[in-house]
Parts: sequence; structure tokens; C-alpha cells
Amino acid sequence: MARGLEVEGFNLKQRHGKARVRVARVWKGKDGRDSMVEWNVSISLLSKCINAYLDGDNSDIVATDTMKNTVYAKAKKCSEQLSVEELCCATCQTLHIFLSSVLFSFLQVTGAIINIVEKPWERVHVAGQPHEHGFKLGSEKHTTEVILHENGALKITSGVQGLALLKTTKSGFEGFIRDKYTALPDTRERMLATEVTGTWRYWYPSAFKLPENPLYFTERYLDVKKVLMDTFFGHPKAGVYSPSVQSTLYDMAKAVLSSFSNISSVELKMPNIHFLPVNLSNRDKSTIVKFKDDVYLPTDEPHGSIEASLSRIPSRM
Ligand SMILES: O=c1[nH]c(=O)c2[nH]c(=O)[nH]c2[nH]1
Repeated sequence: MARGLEVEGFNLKQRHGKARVRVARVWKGKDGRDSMVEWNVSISLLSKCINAYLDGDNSDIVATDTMKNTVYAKAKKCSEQLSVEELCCATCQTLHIFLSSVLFSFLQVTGAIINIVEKPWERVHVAGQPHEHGFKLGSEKHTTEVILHENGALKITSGVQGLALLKTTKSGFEGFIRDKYTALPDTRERMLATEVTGTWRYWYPSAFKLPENPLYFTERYLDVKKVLMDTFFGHPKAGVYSPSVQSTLYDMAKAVLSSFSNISSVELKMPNIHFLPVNLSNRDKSTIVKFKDDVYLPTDEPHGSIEASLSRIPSRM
């Protein structure tokens, strides 16, 4: 939220926009192959429209309906498939032209925030061949948030939502603090499951200084996801031992910062989704199921909640 404004002895912070604008865009390829995306867009303007709050005067308000239409107009204008980040930036570019043009300066817009979640439609393969116009829904989602500052600078955050990962071994948790409420035994053998929500941040000095490839951020999204997953799982045969979710999370975030120099920070939320050992015995205390790292009760709740962010320290030079 933008800095507040003092009005009538109070501090007022405000913004307005349109949330959850859903749009699907299809491109008809010259080669007969269609491509498509489905986006859920939320757009907010930071603007000086105090009179709307204080006096019922709407003359400084950009209607949220106009913002919604801008999304559809931008989708129409995109002549080829592009990343969600690129769409946000293109919309910001339009807004920035608004900001800097004398004609539109009366709009008093000081910034904008655009969020998009892309639905993971994937091309299907039939008889071993990519289908020309058939898609199925995948799992994790590509997300982005772009913040346009008054001076035209862009803060681009990309992310992944719902990346469910599990390994059946090479995980443990031991040596933690024990007190009278501690029941958990030490272990060097357990399942490790999580659903990663990750975000990583880029910074560009202006909407006009972005990479030219319209799918640059999509490619980067796939690269970051691969680094996260490779680090979580380790070598295909040997794996990698995880002493805790915390340690694995740190290794994953560090691998992203080490692999991509234009990413300045990474934030990961990694719930520890528990698979509880099943041990059953009957009334006579004779065993029905004895746990031998084989039968588990998968649970949704409660789950461990572990999150951290890692960022580069600006050099002191
Ligand atoms: O990897 C883990 N980190 C914890 O902080 C924790 N706490 C807990 O009960 N189990 C685990 N596992």
C-alpha cells in the first residue's frame, strides 16, 4: 500500500482496482497449430483521488471497469504468445505513458500493481504427437506481480504456486529441542512432502528496458522450477539427505540465487505435509500393522509451516 495522506486528522491509505479479471487468449498459428493461455488478472492503481473519499467527487477516479477493459484490450493486442510478466509490463507501459503524458496527467496516478495467475494448460500428445489444438490442465501455477513506480521503474516478482513435491526417503529430523511436551522421536528415515509456494524478484529501471524475447520470463520460470526441484530431489540414484525442511528450503533458495544473477531475492513457503507412520494393534495388544517405513497415514492438517526469504546483500562498494 502507498504512503498514506493526512486528512481531517487521520492517516488515509487507499488504492482501487479490479480483481480476478479472467481472460483466455487463443493464437491461431499459421502452421495450423493453436496456442492458448488463461489468466486471472488483478490490477490496482495508486492514485490521488482523495476527493472521492472525502467529498463524493469522482472526477479523479479511473473506473475499475476501465481497468478491466484495459486487460481485454491488451490481450487482444498481443499478436503472439507471451509471458504473464510481459503482459503486466505491457500494461504498465501503457499506464506509464498515461503518467508521463501531459494529456493524461490529470489522472494523478502515482503507481500501479498488477497480479496475474496463469492456469497451467498444457498441450496434449495423442499417438505420440503434439496435438494441434488439444490441452489438459497441469498442476502448479505460474504467478507474477509487477509494481510500477512513479518514476517508471518496475519491480517484477515471478512465482510458482502449488508445486507439490514428495520423496519417500533421504529425509530425517533429529537433535531438536526437547521438553516435557515433546513426543516426536528423532529419525533419519521419513517421507518428505511439501507444496512449494515460491516467489523471486527482478528489478528493471524502466518498462522500456526489458528483455526482448516475449517468453523470456516463461523460460526463466521453467528454469527456476527445475533448479528448485533438482535441489529438493538430488541425484536421481543417490538423492540428497535432508536434515530438515529448513535446510532443504535454504539449499533451494541459495541454488536459485547462485544460478540466476538477475534475481535479487527468493521467498519460499514450504509446508511440511506429514505422512504419519501407521502402527495398529488389537485389544489383546497383538499387532495388526507394524510400521516398517511402508504404511503411512497421509494428512492435510495440521502441517508444519516453514517459510524463509533469501536475498543478496547490496555490495558496499
Ligand atoms: O523438517 C522439520 N522441521 C521442523 O521444524 C519440524 N518440526 C517437527 O515437528 N517436524 C519437523 N520437521
